[in-house]
Amino acid sequence: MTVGVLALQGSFNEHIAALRRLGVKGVEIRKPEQLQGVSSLIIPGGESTTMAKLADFHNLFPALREFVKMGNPVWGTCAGLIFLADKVTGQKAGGQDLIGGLHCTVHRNFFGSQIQSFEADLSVPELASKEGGPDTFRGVFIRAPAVLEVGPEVEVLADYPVPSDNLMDEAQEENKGSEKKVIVALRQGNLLGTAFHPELTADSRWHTYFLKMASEIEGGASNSIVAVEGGDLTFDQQPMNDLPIFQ
Ligand SMILES: NC(=O)CC[C@H](N)C(=O)O
Repeated sequence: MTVGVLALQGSFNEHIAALRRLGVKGVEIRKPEQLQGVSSLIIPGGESTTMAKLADFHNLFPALREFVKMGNPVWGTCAGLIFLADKVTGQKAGGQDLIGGLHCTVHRNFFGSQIQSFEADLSVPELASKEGGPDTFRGVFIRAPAVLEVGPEVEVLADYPVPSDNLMDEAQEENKGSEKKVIVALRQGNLLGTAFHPELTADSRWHTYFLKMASEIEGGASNSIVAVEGGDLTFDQQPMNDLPIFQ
């Protein structure tokens, strides 16, 4: 099985390494025609305005939108989540192009600037029920976005209490009167979004979760996800990592 990884900018190498550890080949996608060779796609974190400019330069938006519309599994992490959202707030002047399709509103730098990046243990009951392992997942949030609103067909997979002391004014304003939690992982059919960076942690459960979505589309070849190495292993048995990533 192969998975496309949008390789314009950001942490695409780290996603490809995470896939490799699970015995799956990640294919770098930089041109519209390369999407024809894959049936699932990861859009990595990075900087969404820059990524959008590069995607526009390479004329990728029509093919990416078509890819989503066809129902192919697509996982956006961080900037990739921003890309997939129907609506984004907190954009730079002039805005940015989006792929859209994920019925939600994302605030681009919800948790503040780069120096307000943080790690947090997230409660992930749905992920743990499908992939095993602990009920929590270590989320690495790097100038991270957050989802403020979702459509009725969206399943919330993780949320996070709003730290009111380190929010930007605009974000505080938008959050007034609503619950003091924001959504940081969500799924709508074959679209998956995480506001944090699972490819930077040793815990591969979001990758195996997505690979199951991808293999369902490939015609029930779910055993092939893990056939190469590690895939059939339980959470505790997964192989050691070959990158200096967070344990
Ligand atoms: N780590 C990330 O991908 C950060 C995304 C960033 N806030 C953006 O606008 O693109």
